[in-house]
Formats: sequence, C-alpha cells, structure tokens
Amino acid sequence: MNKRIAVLPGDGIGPEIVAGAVRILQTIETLYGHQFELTYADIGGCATDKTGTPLPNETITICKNSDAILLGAVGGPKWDSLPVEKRPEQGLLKIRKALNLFANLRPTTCYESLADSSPLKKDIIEGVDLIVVRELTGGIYFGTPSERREIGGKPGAVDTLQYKNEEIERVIEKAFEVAKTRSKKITSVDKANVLETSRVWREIANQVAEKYPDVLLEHMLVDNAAMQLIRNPKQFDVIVTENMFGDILSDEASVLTGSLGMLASSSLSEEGPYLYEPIHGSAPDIAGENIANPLATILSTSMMLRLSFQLDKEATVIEEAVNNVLNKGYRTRDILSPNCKIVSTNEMVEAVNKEIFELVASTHAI
Ligand SMILES: NC(=O)c1ccc[n+]([C@@H]2O[C@H](COP(=O)([O-])OP(=O)(O)OC[C@H]3O[C@@H](n4cnc5c(N)ncnc54)[C@H](O)[C@@H]3O)[C@@H](O)[C@H]2O)c1
Ligand SMILES: CC(C)[C@H](C(=O)O)[C@@H](O)C(=O)O
Ligand SMILES: [Mg+2]
Repeated sequence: MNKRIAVLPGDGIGPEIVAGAVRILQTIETLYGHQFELTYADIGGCATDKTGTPLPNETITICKNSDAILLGAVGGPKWDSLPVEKRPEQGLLKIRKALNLFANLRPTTCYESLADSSPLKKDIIEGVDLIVVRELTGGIYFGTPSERREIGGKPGAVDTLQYKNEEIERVIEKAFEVAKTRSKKITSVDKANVLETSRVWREIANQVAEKYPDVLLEHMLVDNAAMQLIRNPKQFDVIVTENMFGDILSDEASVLTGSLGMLASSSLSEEGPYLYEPIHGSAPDIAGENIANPLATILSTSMMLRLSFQLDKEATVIEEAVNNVLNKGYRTRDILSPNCKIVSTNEMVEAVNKEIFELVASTHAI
C-alpha cells in the first residue's frame, strides 16, 4: 500500500516522540511491504520562529495533500508572551479548523501491567476501557468575540461559548457510530443545569438517540462526570462531550491508565485526511532529555493504520507489542512501578520495535 503521511513534530518533546513513532511506522513499512511517503512540516512555536506564523500555508497544503497526518505537540514558555496569533496553540486550533476535524477520539485503555503506575486503586481501574469523543472545532475555543474589554465600566475579558445545532449533531452522530461498535452505551456530558448550549446539546442527543434504538444514552453533568471518572470509571464506555469539557476530562481519564503519556487520539472529519496525535502537550519540563513516554504517539500511529488505511493486522501488531513491552517491565519515568526496567524514550521505542519483529516472526503475521 502506498500512502502519504504529513509529519508535524512541533515543539518540546514533539520531535523526540514523533521520531519514535516514525521508526515504528518504518518498521511496519518494511515488514509488510508498504510505502509510507513522509513529508515533514512545521507547526507551533518552531513555525513561528521560522516564518512568523504558527501554521504556515505550506503546512496546510502538505496536510491537505496527505492521506493522514501525524502530529507531536506544540507550545512552550518561550512563546507564551507572544501576541495571540503567533502562539503555538493557535497553529493547532487552526489546523483542526482548516481540516474540519470535528470529532476527536481519545481512547482510555488500562493496561493490566500498569495498575501500579496509577495513583488509583487496582480494583477501580482494572478493565477500564472507555473512549472520549470530544467535539474539536467549536465551542468556547472558537466563539467570537474573544477579547479584553470593559465589562460594566471595569476592565475585563470575554470568551464566547457558541455552537450551531449542526455542529452538535454531527459529533453526537459520530459518537453513536462509535458506540454501535462497542458496548452500545453512551454518556453525553454537559452542563445543562446552567448553559443554554448544553440544553440544546442534550435535546439533540435525545433526537439522535431515536435513530439508534440499540444504543443506551444517558446524560451526566460535567462536574459529576469528573468525579465519577475517578470513583467508578467502569460505568463509562463512550463519553461524548463539547470541546473544553472533553479536553479536561480526557487528561483526567489518563490518570486511570497511569500517565498522560499513554493516551493516543485521532481527529476525524467528514472527508479526511484525519490527524493523529497524543493527547498530551509539549512537556517543556522534560523536553530534550530523552525521557518522555513515546507510547501515546506510537499508539496514535496504530490508530492511523486502522482508521485511515484499514491496516488492522499492522495496527494490532503495534498494540500487542506495546502491551508486551509493558508486561516485560519496560517503563519510562512517568509510569514507574516496582521492579521495572527504567528506560529512555529511545530505549522504549527500540523495545517496541524489537517486539514487533518478534511478534511477526513468531506468528508469521505478515
Ligand atoms: N496537543 C498539543 O500540542 C498540546 C496539548 C496540551 C498542551 N499543549 C501545550 O504544551 C505546553 C505544556 O503544557 P502542560 O505542561 O500544561 O501540559 P503537558 O501535557 O505538556 O504536560 C503535563 C505534564 O505531563 C507530563 N507529560 C506530558 N506528556 C508526557 C509524556 N509523553 N511522557 C512523560 N511525561 C509527559 C509533563 O512532563 C508535565 O509534567 C503548553 O504550551 C500547552 O499549551 C499542547
Ligand atoms: C494546546 C491546546 C490548544 C489543546 C486543546 O486544548 O485542545 C490541548 O490541550 C489538547 O488537548 O490537544
Ligand atoms: Mg488538552
């Protein structure tokens, strides 16, 4: 199979973890006889440094001409005081908007071998397998006005939470489609006791549910959901929610797995190409030290192989290899557990890579 992949490493630990994921993609390419044509492009602070903008037009063109996009992370203190349009995070928001990536899938799978890496009790997290479907191109992130201005004659600021009904409907539809392939239960998370956008969200969720009689829909207020996610996460299968609630709840959900460095994501549009990225940020506190966990990015590439290229066997080999290296005790520092082998970013990548070779050799999985 021949595929074009745009690779956007970004800032901080972005280049380190993306290099690891690319190494795994290249192994899959070799072992299974595919051709992945990689085109690198700038996004985020590094793009601002080079071109004055965090999302150069060339990057958008490269992404649009690709079959899938792999992104690392953007941001860092170096760029925090720049005017808003030059900030790294704007590059991320703009690429999501430019490619119409309205549905962000963030699976949370608890690996048995990482039970000791989570601060939560084993019986609470054991067997957790949920997915947050986060609306990604609307809500308070994109509403206008978003500005500083006087409020009642006093200095202040305003951000606007707005949704078109159609933006709500399409992401809820996507979540129901995801639920159909899983346990057939959806929790729609909102703040309908306060927000008008949430009341509309709830009405639309009820309307969409009528088309899916086999899927059970429940509604939950976001503050309760944040608590339930820690107290009893096994009650959840698919969580669908608006942009900012999804951002916050998915970072929280990562604690169930042991680390933010474990959570992959895919961002979907109607037409493609889709974008794949870990849910974490550029981790400036550990950038350049070769200690970041590359597994979220590696698992994002397995999502790419499955969702964009329908390469199920290849995706499964990556996922099994990750599971096996964790079972063998390899740990980056964010997922330490008793008697583990502490490894660097590169050593973790090499362990997964070796495991893929071994799995393919032992099962003749090609
Ligand atoms: N998708 C993205 O590009 C994205 C996502 C979140 C934050 N950010 C940006 O990243 C910068 C830093 O933000 P932050 O510190 O709030 O969040 P962060 O996700 O970068 O880091 C939070 C904590 O988790 C740790 N961490 C994150 N990823 C890790 C990994 N793979 N392995 C080990 N530890 C990891 C970090 O060291 C840090 O202690 C900010 O500029 C923010 O805007 C970008
Ligand atoms: C960096 C930021 C704009 C981004 C978001 O809030 O969407 C990040 O936190 C994420 O989760 O991808
Ligand atoms: Mg986030």
